[in-house]
This record gives sequence, structure tokens and C-alpha cells, in this order.
Amino acid sequence: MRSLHHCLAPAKLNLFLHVVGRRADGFHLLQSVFQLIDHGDVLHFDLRPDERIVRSTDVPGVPEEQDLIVRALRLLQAEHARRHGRLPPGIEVAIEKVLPMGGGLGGGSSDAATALMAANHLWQAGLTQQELMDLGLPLGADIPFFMFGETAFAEGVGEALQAVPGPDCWYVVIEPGVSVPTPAIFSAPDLTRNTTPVTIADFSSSLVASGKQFDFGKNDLQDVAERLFPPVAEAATWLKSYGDARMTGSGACVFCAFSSEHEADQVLAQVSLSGASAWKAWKARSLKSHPMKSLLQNQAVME
Ligand SMILES: C[C@@](CO)(OP(=O)(O)O)[C@H](O)COP(=O)(O)OP(=O)(O)OC[C@H]1O[C@@H](n2ccc(N)nc2=O)[C@H](O)[C@@H]1O
Ligand SMILES: Nc1ncnc2c1ncn2[C@@H]1O[C@H](COP(=O)(O)OP(=O)(O)O)[C@@H](O)[C@H]1O
Repeated sequence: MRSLHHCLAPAKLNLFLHVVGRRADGFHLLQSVFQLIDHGDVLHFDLRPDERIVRSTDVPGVPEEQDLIVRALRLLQAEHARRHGRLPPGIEVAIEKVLPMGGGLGGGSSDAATALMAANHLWQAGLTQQELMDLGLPLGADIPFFMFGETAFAEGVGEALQAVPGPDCWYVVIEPGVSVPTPAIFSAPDLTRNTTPVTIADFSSSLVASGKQFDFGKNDLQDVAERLFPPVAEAATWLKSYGDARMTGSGACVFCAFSSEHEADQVLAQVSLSGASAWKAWKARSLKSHPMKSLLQNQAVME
């Protein structure tokens, strides 16, 4: 096989995100539930006649050499060479960028995870899921989750993952029109860093009690993001009139869950009437499993 086209790099939402401590190196210890949704970037991969990793699409603000996709593919190419004694062919990657940067949707990490899964297959590199997760972690804390590929309770900096049942629901997501740099949030002096740890059972029993998991906990990064980036606060306040709206990741996007597509459509119609021209709003459905998993299984059958 020489190509893999139309590979989704889905976004994630953090259904809650607690900061429970700090590591000796300054990184923050988190607890979160990560949920995949059916909205994301679309990537296309073609093997090359030479050994170069090349990005054929311009991504504003992200030079090719810094792109997480290119960096991830080079890491895997080197690992392949270490294991098999030769460099595999290069790859040309084209990106249909849909997800905003600095949106808390994990776009860059998801792109990198999809690229690693696609290249592992195209090159027949043979890395296990755990080996791919370990390879990706230094590039971005969310990369292991995307490779894990199902709703997960995450601890550590996001690398310790356990599957949990996810809600089947629709989300309205608002991009408030600002990009939030993650370091600005974690370095804020007023960030709450000592939330009492919860257990998976606490989270799961909230589903049994309420029939929905999205009203569990809170996003500890939200107060700081709202103070530093007022458009985040404006979008969150507006969306809160329709349910338990909150921010994802370190921002800037805010989301609210609904049990039907119809309810989500009704809220989206109100966004259009709100007059907030800087906002971009869309709906997405929760995903049970990463689409690359079934794509790769089907491709394997077709070979
Ligand atoms: C908080 C999350 C939740 O998903 O935010 P989003 O990126 O999705 O918004 C992620 O774990 C973000 O992880 P990651 O994407 O790797 O963060 P980076 O941008 O590389 O981190 C930038 C900087 O933030 C600080 N940082 C990051 C993660 C963490 N757990 N503790 C930290 O203190 C570090 O100083 C780091 O150098
Ligand atoms: N392929 C990529 N897509 C998006 N961002 C990328 C990519 N490669 C590197 N980056 C860098 O990662 C940063 C974080 O982007 P992203 O993961 O989309 O946001 P967030 O972590 O807030 O969800 C961007 O500002 C950009 O500098």
C-alpha cells in the first residue's frame, strides 16, 4: 500500500479537568476525562520515492519543521531504521486544517497521533499501540490519548489512561475567536493547583445518578483563561444559559452537551442570532472509538 487518504484527526473535549498537583519539573499533575468527537482535521498520506518527510499544505503560523505531524513522522522513521536497519520511504502529508489552534481541542496532538498510526501501517513498522504512545508523549501530552482512541480517564500529565464509558450525546462547541497559549495558563500565579483527587468510581457514579457525565467536576484552568482572555468568558457565559457549559483543555473553546441533535441545532440557531460575529460555532457527536482504528483494520483486510 502506498497511500492512506481521508484519515480523520478527531478533536477531543475534556469533560472535566482538575489540577491536583505539580511534578518536581514544574509540570502539572492532572485528572481529566477525554472524549473524542466526530469533528476534526483530515489528513492524506502518500509514500515518496525518496526518504523525505514533506508537508504539502501551508499551515499558517506553523512552519513545516515545527509541525507536530512532521516531527512525529521523523521520530517514527528513525525508530523504524533502528529496528529494521534501513530508513523506510519518505511520506508526503496533506492537511485539511479544520480545528483552531490554541483551542483546547487537541488539534496538533491529534494530527500527530493520526500520522503515527497511518505511518506505522504504511511502513509496516510494527510498533505496538503502547510503543506509539510512548514515542508521541514527548511531543505533546495529549498524543497518547488520541492513540488510546476511546473515552479515557487520564492522570499524570495525561499519559496514564484508563477506558471509561463515555456519554452518547451531541455537543455544541463555540470557538470564541481567540487562541489561548497553554503555557500562559499553567504559569498563572492564581491557578488552582490543589483540587482533591477524584476516583473513576466518583466519575462513573455521576453517570448512574444523573444519566450524564458532563456535569461532573469542573475545568480548573477556566477561571485563569477567562481572566486573561475575556472572549472565553463571554462565550462561556452565553452558553451556560443552555446547560452546564465549560471550557475544554486550556481553552479557548467552550462546549455544552445535549442529548439530541435537535437540541444542539436549536442552540446553534441562537448563536447565529446572538450577534457575536467573532464566534464560530458547530455541533459534534461523541465518538466511542478513534476512526483510524477501524480504517486500519479494514485496510489490513483489503491487502
Ligand atoms: C492541559 C491540556 C489538556 O488536554 O491542554 P490542551 O493542550 O488540550 O489545551 C494538555 O494536557 C496540555 O498538554 P500539552 O499540549 O502537551 O502542553 P504544551 O502546550 O506542550 O505545554 C506548554 C507548557 O505548559 C506547561 N504544562 C503543560 C502541561 C502540564 N500538564 N503541565 C504544565 O505545566 C509546561 O510549562 C509546558 O511547557
Ligand atoms: N499540525 C499542527 N496543527 C496545529 N498546531 C500545531 C501543529 N503542529 C504544531 N502545532 C503547534 O501546536 C500549538 C497547539 O495547537 P493545538 O494542539 O491545535 O491546540 P490545543 O493544544 O490548544 O488544542 C499550535 O499553536 C501550534 O504552534
